[in-house]
Amino acid sequence: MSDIQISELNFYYPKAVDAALSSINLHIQSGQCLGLIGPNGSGKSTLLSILSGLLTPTTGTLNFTKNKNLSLIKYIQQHVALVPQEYAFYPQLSVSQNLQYFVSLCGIKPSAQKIQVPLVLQQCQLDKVSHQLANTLSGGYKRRLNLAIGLLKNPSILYLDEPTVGVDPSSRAAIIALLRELKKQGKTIIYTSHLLSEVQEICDQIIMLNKGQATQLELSQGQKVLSMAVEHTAINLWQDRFNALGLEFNLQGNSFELTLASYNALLPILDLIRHSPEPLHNLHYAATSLTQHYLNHVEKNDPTKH
Ligand SMILES: Nc1ncnc2c1ncn2[C@@H]1O[C@H](COP(=O)(O)OP(=O)(O)OP(=O)(O)O)[C@@H](O)[C@H]1O
Repeated sequence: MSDIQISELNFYYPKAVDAALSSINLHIQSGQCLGLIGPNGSGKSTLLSILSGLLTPTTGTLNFTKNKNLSLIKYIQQHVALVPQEYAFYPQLSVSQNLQYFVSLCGIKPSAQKIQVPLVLQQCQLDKVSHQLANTLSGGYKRRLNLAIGLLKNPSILYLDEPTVGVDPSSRAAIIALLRELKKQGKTIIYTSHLLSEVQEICDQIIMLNKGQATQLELSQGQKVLSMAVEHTAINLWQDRFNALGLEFNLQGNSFELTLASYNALLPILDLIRHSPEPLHNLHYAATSLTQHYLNHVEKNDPTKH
């Protein structure tokens, strides 16, 4: 079990003028799942490469809570696995042959190797296709094989770069169920995805990267949005009612949108609706979604939008 601590980390690719990552500070507790989101080119893969020891920070530090006798690289080799976005297996070998080959590179005892291959075949639901050549697998099974290879050394920390890209809904559900199971076993997971609903579903903490800078998204305290469409003839009445309660609103056509700090702020509005004789066309109340947070953040940092 290991926490991950990143302090004031900066990274520049050789000859690059702009930092790919700047002033990153992160603490990931062991057993937690961290979601890493952000637009293309925001630095997600670069951060995963640094966390995997493939790139060295230009400045700043990366630390794992670990046995002090073990060097950072040795620790990563033994306890960390990166499941890359690209398929990282031999297409002309079968699923079993791939797993047999990669388990031999894990640096674990032959007795443990014998246990790990059938275990990951079963965990990733690959038993049915174990004799099939990897290049003949469906997209969903290719993703599962990629993941299975990452699990062979029974890592305590797992990095997943877009693990469900290009898979059908049933394979996606199987992969998500497996990630939940791995989390239950106490594995620390860092997960990048463009599928925000998926990240929201399984992650304990979400970090948004934008142009190499990280922001933590506080979803549990997310604001709530009430939208309601009223009769055209009642627009002025509703404006007066909201003004009387000191509520700010956006009005588009006959639709009002109010951002509320909490559920309690909704109660006086419901009271108004109950006592109002004019019918409503539409009423919708929901937490601001991760997609909305994401778009707000990207837009706020996009100079072309100002
Ligand atoms: N090998 C490289 N050499 C120089 N610059 C690079 C290299 N790899 C990435 N970059 C640059 O570093 C920045 C971060 O890229 P990175 O691949 O980490 O983003 P990402 O968020 O993973 O993107 P995507 O969602 O498209 O995978 C980008 O500006 C990219 O152009």
